[in-house]
Amino acid sequence: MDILNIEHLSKSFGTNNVIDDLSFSVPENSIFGFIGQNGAGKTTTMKMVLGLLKATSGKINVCGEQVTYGQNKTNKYIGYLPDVPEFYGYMKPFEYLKLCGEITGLSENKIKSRSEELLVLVGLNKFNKRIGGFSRGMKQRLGIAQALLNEPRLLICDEPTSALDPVGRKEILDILHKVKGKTTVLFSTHILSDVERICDNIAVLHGGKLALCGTLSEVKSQHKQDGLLVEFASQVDKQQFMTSHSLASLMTNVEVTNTSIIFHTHDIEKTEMAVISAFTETKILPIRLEVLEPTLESLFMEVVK
Ligand SMILES: Nc1ncnc2c1ncn2[C@@H]1O[C@H](COP(=O)(O)OP(=O)(O)OP(=O)(O)O)[C@@H](O)[C@H]1O
Repeated sequence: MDILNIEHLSKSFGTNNVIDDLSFSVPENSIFGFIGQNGAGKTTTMKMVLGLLKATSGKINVCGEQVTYGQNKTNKYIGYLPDVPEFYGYMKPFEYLKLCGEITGLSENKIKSRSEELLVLVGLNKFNKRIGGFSRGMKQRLGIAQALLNEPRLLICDEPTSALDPVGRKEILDILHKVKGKTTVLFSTHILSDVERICDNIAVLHGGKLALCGTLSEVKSQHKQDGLLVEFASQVDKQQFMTSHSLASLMTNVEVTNTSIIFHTHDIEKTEMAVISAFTETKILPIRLEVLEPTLESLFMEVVK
């Protein structure tokens, strides 16, 4: 079952067409990476899912119920962590979760048990200090605990790792990975290594349109573009190798460094044959020859160029 379904969604701010006929679904129990450069429209899309922004056209369903702008009936299924979560700095983590639980109408017992469980999950159970003294990473972790308080079926996090150092990012990714199975996770990001670490499904937003969508492995195999790395002992060897006629048709999509060349290709066998002919023709042999698997980063660069 799909927990979130977006169909032909468009949003304009005046004449600025930010989201243009966007359609995709988020399968239940997945960790879904919503990827896009700054300004791609990720936050705008999430706000429409939360009913906080009015779509120009299109339809959004959460757990099978249609989202209506200005109404919050579908938000009972959603936990939301905004990109910059706000807290009362004078409160301690448990006090803050208690307040949030009271506002959502949870019973006293439920608030206590759930808060204790969540503070363990986010690693803040032994940190009984005021939130005002928290690092950014700790605030993000507390934000995740707050978003999970109501046991949502869908957790939406807006760039949860963007402002964090590698340790803080890993802590957040580990938490998101742990909640998988209990809650579907949708998080927006432009950090592709984070996506490769924990996501099973992705959507790439570019120019307001969906540029890539599917499981990570599907997307990689459908848009497969391998690289053939050829490294030489010296720059002179590399230059001479590059004069080979056998390489003529390959030179349109290459990355050249001091002593190496990467040929980007959709036909790795043809490229290998041409490169081997070039070795024979120039009588220059490499010190390294390696087929590089496509990364999400290389796919992303291909779709946004
Ligand atoms: N309320 C608004 N009024 C006018 N334009 C807006 C408004 N909100 C967003 N935009 C514009 O919509 C575009 C998409 O913004 P959005 O914040 O959704 O992008 P994003 O992908 O979340 O980017 P970032 O990673 O920088 O947060 C931007 O060009 C932004 O200037």
